[in-house]
Amino acid sequence: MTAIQTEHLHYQSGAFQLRDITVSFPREQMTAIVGPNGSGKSTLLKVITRLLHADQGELYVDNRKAAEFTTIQYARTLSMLTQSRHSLPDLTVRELVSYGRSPYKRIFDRMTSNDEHIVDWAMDVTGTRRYEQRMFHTLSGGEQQKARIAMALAQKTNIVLLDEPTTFLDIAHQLDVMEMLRKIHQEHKLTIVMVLHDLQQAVHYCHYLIAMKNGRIQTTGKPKDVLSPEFLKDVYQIEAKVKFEDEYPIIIPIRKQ
Ligand SMILES: Nc1ncnc2c1ncn2[C@@H]1O[C@H](COP(=O)(O)OP(=O)(O)OP(=O)(O)O)[C@@H](O)[C@H]1O
Repeated sequence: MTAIQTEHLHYQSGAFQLRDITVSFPREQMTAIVGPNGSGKSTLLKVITRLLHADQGELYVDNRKAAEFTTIQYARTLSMLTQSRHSLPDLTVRELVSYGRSPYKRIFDRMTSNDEHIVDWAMDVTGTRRYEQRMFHTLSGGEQQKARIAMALAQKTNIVLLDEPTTFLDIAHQLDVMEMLRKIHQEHKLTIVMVLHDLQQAVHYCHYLIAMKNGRIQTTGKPKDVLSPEFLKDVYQIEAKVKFEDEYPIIIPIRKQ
């Protein structure tokens, strides 16, 4: 069962192209998209969320052509956390998370008790409720990231896309966010797709791996099957050893002479 499927997608912007992207994202699984800087990971997420429009090819969500969804239907099916370098307006955490309810409301509609209940739930599962009245910009990077994830969850979609959810976080907060996502995934059976740069975390936490290079899909598969010295050479042009310790993947770069 697939949540998202693309067939021969092509997208061009300036000199960059997404080329012949045919790939499936398994339903109710955690999928990592990895690959070198500039390989097209964020662009692919944006095409999937319809922020960008492919020149050619087909995109299916829940086995239905994405183009057949209205904007509202799409926003109720799929939410996306963009990269955190984008600034957000001055809001309290609760106000920010409440924005996740927008696809269910017309302009000037008040929040219903059901909306408030969902906002409470999204803050509870992300551990952000204790600072719901704080201004978002006063939170630490890790707290901000959790609040942004809460906003995406408040959208109550079965598919959640996250673009680099752990970038700029220290190792403890990275692991905190990954554990939190794993728990949310297990409890709510969401389809989670993440762009990740930390390959070790991608392999450890995700059920499926999609590697991109130069605007193409280079490799897909079960993370532990995919990660190998050959994969690292092929995708990242690095020489490295791979081992597993207590099931956790470890990449050891080999120094160039
Ligand atoms: N708005 C834009 N205008 C022009 N070029 C862009 C724009 N956004 C992305 N690109 C280019 O498209 C290519 C792919 O970028 P993209 O952000 O999808 O890569 P990425 O794999 O997510 O990279 P990173 O890991 O560095 O975030 C890059 O060469 C980038 O410079």
